[in-house]
Amino acid sequence: MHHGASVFPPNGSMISQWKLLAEFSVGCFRSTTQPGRLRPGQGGYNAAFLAHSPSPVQSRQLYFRLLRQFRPYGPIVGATLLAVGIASATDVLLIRQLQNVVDALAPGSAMGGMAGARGGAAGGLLGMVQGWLHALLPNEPSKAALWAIPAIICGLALVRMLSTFSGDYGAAWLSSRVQANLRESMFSRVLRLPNKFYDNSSTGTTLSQIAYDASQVSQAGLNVLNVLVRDSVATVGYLLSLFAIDWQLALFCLGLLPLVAIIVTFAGRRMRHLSQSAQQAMGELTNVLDESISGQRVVKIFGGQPYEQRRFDRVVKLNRQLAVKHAATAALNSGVIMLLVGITLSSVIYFALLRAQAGALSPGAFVAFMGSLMAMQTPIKNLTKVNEPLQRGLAAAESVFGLIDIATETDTGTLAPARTEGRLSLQSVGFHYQAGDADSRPALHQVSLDIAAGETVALVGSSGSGKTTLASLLPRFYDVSSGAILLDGVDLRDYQLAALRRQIALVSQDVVLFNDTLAANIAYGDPEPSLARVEAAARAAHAHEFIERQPQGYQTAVGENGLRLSGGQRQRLAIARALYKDAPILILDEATSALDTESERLVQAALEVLMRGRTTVVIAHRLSTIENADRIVVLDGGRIAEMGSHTALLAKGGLYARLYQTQKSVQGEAQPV
Ligand SMILES: Nc1ncnc2c1ncn2[C@@H]1O[C@H](COP(=O)(O)OP(=O)(O)OP(=O)(O)O)[C@@H](O)[C@H]1O
Repeated sequence: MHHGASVFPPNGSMISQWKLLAEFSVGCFRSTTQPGRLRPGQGGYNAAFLAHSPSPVQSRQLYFRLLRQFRPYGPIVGATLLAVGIASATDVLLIRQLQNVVDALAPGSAMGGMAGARGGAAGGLLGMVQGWLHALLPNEPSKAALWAIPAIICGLALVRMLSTFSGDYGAAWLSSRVQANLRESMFSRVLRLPNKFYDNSSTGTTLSQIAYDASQVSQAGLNVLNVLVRDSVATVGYLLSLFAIDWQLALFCLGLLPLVAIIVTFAGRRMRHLSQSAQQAMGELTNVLDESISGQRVVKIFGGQPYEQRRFDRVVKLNRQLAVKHAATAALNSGVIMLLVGITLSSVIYFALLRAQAGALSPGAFVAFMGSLMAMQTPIKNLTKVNEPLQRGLAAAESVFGLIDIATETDTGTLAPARTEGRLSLQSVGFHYQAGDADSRPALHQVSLDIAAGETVALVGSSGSGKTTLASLLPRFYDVSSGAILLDGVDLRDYQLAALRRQIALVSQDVVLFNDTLAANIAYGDPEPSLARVEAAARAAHAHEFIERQPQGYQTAVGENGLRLSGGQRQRLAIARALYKDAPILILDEATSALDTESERLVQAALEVLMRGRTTVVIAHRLSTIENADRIVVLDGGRIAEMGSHTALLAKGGLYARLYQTQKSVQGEAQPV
C-alpha cells in the first residue's frame, strides 16, 4: 500500500505544489461530471471490461459481496484500518510541527524551555501532559525546549513507521488470503461445471479469471476501504488543522478552489482534444506505412510510388502541424496556470499578511498552514479518483462471482452401487446441444439401443453423425434432451454422478497426462494408489517395458515438456490407467491416426486385454479395427441407420458396406471415415 501524503515540508517549489493543487481540483471536477467512467486506454484487459461495466445497483451488490469476503477476518480488517488511520493522522501532526520549528527560529522567541516538558515542577503530571499537547498542537508561538520539537517529530515518525508497517502488512495478508479463498472456490467450481460451460468458453478466459481477476478483486476490495479510511482521515485532519490555525484564512482558501478548478478544466479539455487528434494522426501515419511496406510488390508493379509518397507527405505534415499546436497549447496552458497560481497564491499571501498584521498568524502558523494546504491535495485527489480502481475491481468481481455462480452439474441421484454389471439401455434418446432451441437439428434423434453386459458395440458413421455425442451421454457429460439411458435398468440420473462415473473408464485419442510420475498417472484418481496394481495394469497394457526403461522407472515424472513419449506409448499409458480403474464399462475413442505397425500391434493387444469382460462402446474411425466387435451400430445424421455384425452388415450392402468399400479403396486402409 502506498502512502500518498508527504510527511515533511512538501518538496518542490510552492508554485509547483500549487499547480498540483489546481490539477487535483480539476480531478474533483472531472470525476463529478463523469461519475463511474474510466478514461480510455487504461490497459487492454481492463478496457475490455469497460464495455459492460456493472450497473450502479449491481455495483453496490457486487461491492457488498466483495466486502463479505473479508468478514471472517473482521478483527484484522479493523486493526489494519486503524493502523492506516493512525498513519494518516501522524502525517497531519508532522506537518503541524512546522509551526513549532519556524516559530522557534523567529527572533525573540522564547527558547528557554517548555513549561510542561520541563517536568512536573510547575503543574505536576497534568502540567507536563498539557505542555506536550501544546507542543503537539501549537496555537501560539511555542515555548518548547529545543530538544522537545525534534523529540516530538521523532515520536511521530516512530508511530508512523509502526502504523504504516502494520497497515501494509495487514492489507497484504488480507488481500492474499481473500485472493486465495476466491481462487479456491473458483477452481472447485471449474472442476464441477457442466460440459456446456466448456463448449462456450475458452480455456484462456477461465485461466485469466482465476489467475488475474481474483487478485484484482481482492486488491480492489481492500484498496477502496483503505483509501476511504486513509484519505478521509488525512483530509479531515488537514482541514481541522487549517481551521485550527486560522479559520478565516481557511475559508478564504476553500473559496478560491472552485475558481481554479473551472479555469484549469477548460485548459485541460483543449489539451485532451489535441492529444486525441495527435493520436489519430499517428494512427494514419502507421497505416500508410503499413500498407505501402506490406504491399510493396503491388506498389512497384502498379507504379504507385508517387501516390504513396503524396499520401505519406500529407500525414507527415498533419503530424508536424499537430505536434506544434500541441506544444504551443501546452506552453500556453502552463503559462496560464502559472499566472493563475501566482494570482491565487498572492491573494492567499496577501490575506495571510493581513491576518499576521492583525496578530492572528505567527510565521510558524503561516508555514504550517501552507504546508497543510499543499499536503491536503494528495488525499483529496485519491478520494476523487477512488472510482477508477473501484470500477476495475468491480468488473473483475463480476467476472469472478459470475464464474462462482454458474450452476454445477446436476447431481440429484442417490444410488451409489460399488460396481454395476454394465448393462446399458438407450430408450428413444434425443439430444440437442442447444437446449431450448427446438428448431436446431438434434445431434441424436430417437436412438434406441440395448447393450448387454460385456458386449462390445462399435459406433460407426460419417463425421458429424453423432458417435462422440452418444458416447458423451453415458458418463452424463451431457444429459439426454428426451428419452432415457438406463444402466442395469436404472436411469443414469438416479445414480450419484461420482458413483456413475466410477463405472466407466475412458480411453480417448488425445491422451491427457498430468504433471506427475508415471505411476501417479496410471493410478490417477485413486486416493490410495497401489504400486503392485499399477505395475500389473502397466504389464497388461504392454507399457511395463518402456516404463522400466525410463530413468526412474514408474517414478519418472511426466514433466511439462520433459518425458518424450511416442503416440503409442501414451495410448498404452491411457489403457493402463483404464485397466487400473477396472470399471465395468469402457468407452473407447479410437485413434484417428495410424501408429506404426509395431506400436499398433502392442496397442491392439493392450486393448484386447482391456476390453475383456467389459461393456465396451467403441467410437470407431477406422473400420478395419472393429471387425471383431459383437455389434456394429451405424449412425447417420444422429439416427441409427443399421445395426449388426460386420459380416451381416457387409452382406446387407447398405451404408456400412459403402463406408467399408470407400475405406478399403483408400490405400493403407488408414483413412478415418
Ligand atoms: N459441443 C458442441 N456444441 C454444439 N454442437 C456440437 C457439439 N459437438 C458436436 N456438435 C454437433 O453435433 C453433431 C454430432 O457431432 P459428433 O461430434 O457427435 O459427431 P461424430 O460422429 O463423433 O463426428 P467425428 O467422427 O467427426 O468425431 C454434429 O453436427 C456436430 O456439429
